[in-house]
Amino acid sequence: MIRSRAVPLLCVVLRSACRRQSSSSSMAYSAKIGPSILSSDLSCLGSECVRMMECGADYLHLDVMDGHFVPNITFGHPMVECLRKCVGQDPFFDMHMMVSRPEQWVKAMAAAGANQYTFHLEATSNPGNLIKEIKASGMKVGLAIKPGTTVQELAPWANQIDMALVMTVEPGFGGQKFMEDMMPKVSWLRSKFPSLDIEVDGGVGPDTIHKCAEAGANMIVSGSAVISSDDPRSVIALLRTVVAEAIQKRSLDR
Ligand SMILES: O=C(CO)[C@@H](O)[C@H](O)COP(=O)(O)O
Ligand SMILES: [Fe+2]
Repeated sequence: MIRSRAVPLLCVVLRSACRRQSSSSSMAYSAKIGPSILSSDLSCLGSECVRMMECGADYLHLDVMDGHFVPNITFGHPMVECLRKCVGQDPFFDMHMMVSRPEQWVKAMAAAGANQYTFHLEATSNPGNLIKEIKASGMKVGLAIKPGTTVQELAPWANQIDMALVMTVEPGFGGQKFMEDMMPKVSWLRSKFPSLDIEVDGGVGPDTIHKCAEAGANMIVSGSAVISSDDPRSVIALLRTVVAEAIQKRSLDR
């Protein structure tokens, strides 16, 4: 009698364990925090990169602006080469390429030590070819969309890229206000592409991280909130905890 009741119970327990395992294995992504060094003292970029890694950053988000795609200028591959020499081989460089002709810099950025080349969908007429070129040069591929671009325009490329970047400000400047109305894009992407790395960038910090995490973002760029903090280590840890908890919750809900 006891045995016959215990068998179905055991089946239920095993089924739910299997479901948990399969859902966590299809959710290959994890919480990662990448400070944007745009808001730091640009005369000390090398030491700022080292400081961010020492404070627990998972990667570094480097904003390249050409004064044409966006109304601001930052730096190019010569600076990336210097930063790579300064920080060593380990830190992962996510290049946010806010440039009009992203095709032009692929080889130079790869040679300079970039790990991921994140270009804007709005900046190219041939995303498919550019994705192939980036992969051929040995870098991972990120694909970014500005606030005015729909996420459905990005979707056809989602299975060919490593990361989708949903901008939560108009690209060009650090320190802008987070656009919460971009969160439906993140939720939609997460529902259609459960294992894709999804990054948010712009106005993200302790006050806005919950919205990003709930929507399904797992790669978090944070500039001024981290750099201008007296305690960047705690801010990075807090951002990571909020995202990790949301990932855990999503995996249990499935
Ligand atoms: O790409 C950009 C701006 O165009 C960003 O990477 C910002 O630099 C992030 O800075 P905060 O908005 O977090 O201050
Ligand atoms: Fe950026």
